Amino acid sequence: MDGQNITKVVLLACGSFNPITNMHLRMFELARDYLEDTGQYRVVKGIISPVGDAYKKKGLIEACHRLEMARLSTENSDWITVDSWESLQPEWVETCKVIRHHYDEMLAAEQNNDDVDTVKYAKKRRIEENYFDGSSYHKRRDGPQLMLLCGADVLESFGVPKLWKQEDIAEIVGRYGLVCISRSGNDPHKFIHQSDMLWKYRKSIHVVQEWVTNEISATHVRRSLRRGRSIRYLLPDNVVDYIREHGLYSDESERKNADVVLAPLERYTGASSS
Ligand SMILES: Nc1ncnc2c1ncn2[C@@H]1O[C@H](COP(=O)(O)OP(=O)(O)OP(=O)(O)O)[C@@H](O)[C@H]1O
Ligand SMILES: O=C(O)c1ccc[n+]([C@@H]2O[C@H](COP(=O)([O-])O)[C@@H](O)[C@H]2O)c1
Repeated sequence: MDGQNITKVVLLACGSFNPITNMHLRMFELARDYLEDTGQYRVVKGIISPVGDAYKKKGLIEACHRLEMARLSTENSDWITVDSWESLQPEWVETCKVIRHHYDEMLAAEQNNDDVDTVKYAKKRRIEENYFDGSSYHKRRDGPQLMLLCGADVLESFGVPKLWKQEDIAEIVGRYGLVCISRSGNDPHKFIHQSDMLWKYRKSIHVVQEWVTNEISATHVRRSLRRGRSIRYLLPDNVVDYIREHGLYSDESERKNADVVLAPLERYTGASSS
């Protein structure tokens, strides 16, 4: 295979991870297999970015615990890492801004690796090639591409009125790219077909079919814990142990944020975000 034409990819998954489950980790494996099978990509890194507490989703426990569980779950992985930046922000950060943050970090790391001025100049030119001309994004020809990794429910949430900004969706799919893992109850292909914006950027949306029907969800894990049921084998053993040791997830924690507006929706209600 000609290595010159292979684009390196970094996958970024944003979500509550409340708590992280085996399915969250499997998403990375499925995405990597799918992208590498095309012969066009080599996935070099996966990043898990747990949302901050200011997201205010019902039942969202403290970021420090969600972060630690994600770290434990990836301690034996040689390519999936956990990043705390988003979870440490005092305000909720829109996903598009999280992606931009990681993209800038990636570019900075790349530039630090170059020690010859001419190479730096060439790199700068290529960075500038990654621009939006008013109707479409022009991608850089080299350097890793950052793609958002999500489940089909998140893709379909793009259609929930007032949840996402249209310009953010355009930037996420048009400028960066999206890998979407199928999830029972969702039909990503139909959703893309029915959305003019997603249809426009369909070539940047990679839909990956998970053939093993898998309904593991963090909601199910939290519910099982509240009912005193086993959660073993739904998530890594060290995460199960951490949950037990810290007595996480109870009726009380599930009531957290029950009466508050989810941060993205606050943008429209005008409610205070602090
Ligand atoms: N079983 C699954 N199949 C496909 N994608 C999944 C699955 N579980 C989670 N994901 C994806 O993982 C990412 C992070 O998800 P999140 O932390 O919201 O987990 P969740 O299980 O959906 O949570 P909750 O049940 O609390 O809503 C999202 O992109 C979500 O779509
Ligand atoms: O950027 C946005 O406008 C936006 C709107 C709604 C949700 N998100 C992100 O999508 C993720 C959804 O996670 P969850 O657990 O609510 O499925 C989480 O990382 C949120 O920050 C992002």
